Amino acid sequence: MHFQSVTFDLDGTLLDTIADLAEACRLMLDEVGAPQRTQAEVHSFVGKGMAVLVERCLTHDKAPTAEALHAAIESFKRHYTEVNGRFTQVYPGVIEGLQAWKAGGLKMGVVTNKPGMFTEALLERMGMADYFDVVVSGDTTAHKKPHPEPILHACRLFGVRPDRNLHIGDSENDIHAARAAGCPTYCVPYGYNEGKPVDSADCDALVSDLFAAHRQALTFKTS
Ligand SMILES: O=C(O)COP(=O)(O)O
Ligand SMILES: [Mg+2]
Repeated sequence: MHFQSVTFDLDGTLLDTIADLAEACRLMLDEVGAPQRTQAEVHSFVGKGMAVLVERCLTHDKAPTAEALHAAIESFKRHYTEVNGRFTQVYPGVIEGLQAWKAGGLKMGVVTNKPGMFTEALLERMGMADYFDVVVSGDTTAHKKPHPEPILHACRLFGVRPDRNLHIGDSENDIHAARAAGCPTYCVPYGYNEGKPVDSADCDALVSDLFAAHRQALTFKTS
């Protein structure tokens, strides 16, 4: 196996979190007295972290004021802390995939734009925390994906060169971050990509699930 470590995106790759995110948005919009959003709208708003999700929920003709956004973010934090994990589902192939990577002795990490206060609790609640050597959340480093810094941070903690780390995600934020970090990248087609399908041309492989990703990685060759 070419790879010495693998980093996974969280929302839309390991876990289907959309029902919890939509519920926290619903409670937040109700509390601040703003118009509701459908789950499909929330689905298209996820990807660039909590503040952008809340801002997109509030933006209709014009962007919210800084005060309104601040109050809405505080409300979202409170509600999401309560619902985080309640309706979340592990995608098919994830546990088999994680077991296969682990059996190969690779270092494993999560690199997510979700804030750390939610990431660690969710991984614990879903019984997945023990798989990961490193967790890099949206507020762990100064920049989030699509910036390369979170993936490079994980690689530094692993002690693995970025070209020997495989990043697997569901969105252009993952692809761009991995490319800029110098990591090969695979994509799953089933997650959230801010309202558009992922373009297989942009990643090294489009894989149906994380177990298929492991099989595909066994044959990875640098060109
Ligand atoms: O928090 C988000 O917006 C998306 O999180 P992700 O990076 O795990 O997909
Ligand atoms: Mg994602």
